Amino acid sequence: MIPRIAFTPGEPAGVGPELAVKLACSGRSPDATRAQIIAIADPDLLQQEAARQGRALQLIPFDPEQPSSPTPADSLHILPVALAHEAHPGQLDIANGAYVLETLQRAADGCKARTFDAVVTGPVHKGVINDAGVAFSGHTEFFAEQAGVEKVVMMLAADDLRVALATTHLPLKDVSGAISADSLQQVLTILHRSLQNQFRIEQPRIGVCGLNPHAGEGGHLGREEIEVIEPALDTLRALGMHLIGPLPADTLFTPPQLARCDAVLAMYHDQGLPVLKFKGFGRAINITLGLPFIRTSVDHGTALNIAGTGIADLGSLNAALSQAIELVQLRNL
Ligand SMILES: NC(=O)c1ccc[n+]([C@@H]2O[C@H](COP(=O)([O-])OP(=O)(O)OC[C@H]3O[C@@H](n4cnc5c(N)ncnc54)[C@H](O)[C@@H]3O)[C@@H](O)[C@H]2O)c1
Ligand SMILES: N[C@H](C(=O)O)[C@H](O)COP(=O)(O)O
Repeated sequence: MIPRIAFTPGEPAGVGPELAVKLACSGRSPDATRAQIIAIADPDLLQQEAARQGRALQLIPFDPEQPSSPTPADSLHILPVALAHEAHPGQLDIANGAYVLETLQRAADGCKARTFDAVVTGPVHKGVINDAGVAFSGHTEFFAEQAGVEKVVMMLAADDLRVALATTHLPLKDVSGAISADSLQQVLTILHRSLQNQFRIEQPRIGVCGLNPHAGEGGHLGREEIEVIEPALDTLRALGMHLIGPLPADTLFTPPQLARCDAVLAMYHDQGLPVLKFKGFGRAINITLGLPFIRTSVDHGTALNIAGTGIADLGSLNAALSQAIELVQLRNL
């Protein structure tokens, strides 16, 4: 079976188009040569980028009625979506916000209809989509809404480190209020089941960070650990989950503690992701757990500062593609 992977290059003024062309024409990993990769993007945008790189790129119209076949070298299958305005590297244009959302919408629709086996996303610029008038906090939340699921979990992985988040894209001042015993139980249940079902870890060991410095220092530096986190963990332990903590984040993210864990649950974005990105930026992946379809992504953003220079690194996109293909294969076993 040849996996059909939808690929959204994301923000047209960022490094996404460059990565798409490199994926087709230069640095594709061996795994990706065994998949059908369907870019959901503006064909002219990709051809302009190919010309900039001095590459001959073939865009093969995607036909869902045809049996899946691997995308040949120097090619991408294409599901065309037109830009509103020509894109210029490094220059955001709110007129193209709707284009980005349309590419994600087509990917979500295709995954829900099982036309695609998975979606791999390139980086989007959350700010310009909001500036264009659409409330958007990230792919994670967008795909959850499209799939009609109340809760999903963002997890990033680099080498043997997996970091999941109890909360995702929200202001720091709102984090404490967003963490309840119920929400933690939902997040940990999704994480536990995904580690079992998608990553084939029979009895996952999950390390849980506290929210406050020193996990609240016995209530002297905050009470969320005592009032919310510990009761949630106790309830889940009674159901058989192997949960470690809550531990102070600066203790949990040390090698001896990490050796005891298959994954870490951080309470908020910048508690967990700096550690993960310090370890593996450029080869890490982002995966949404709890969706009815497979979605992986790059570990980086739009990199507007280097767009158009030709130096964007393909490592994380290749890793995200390989992970998506592996998850499709495991699902189909
Ligand atoms: N997957 C996603 O959609 C995603 C992920 C992270 C950030 N973002 C968004 O991207 C925008 C910019 O975020 P940022 O500037 O904080 O982070 P960024 O990842 O875009 O850039 C951080 C640094 O890493 C470099 N970099 C990023 N990707 C690279 C690559 N492939 N090769 C070489 N160097 C690379 C950049 O040049 C920059 O110096 C924000 O709007 C943010 O929300 C999107
Ligand atoms: N939180 C992610 C990161 O820092 O890499 C990033 O913003 C992407 O999130 P989505 O996959 O939800 O767009």
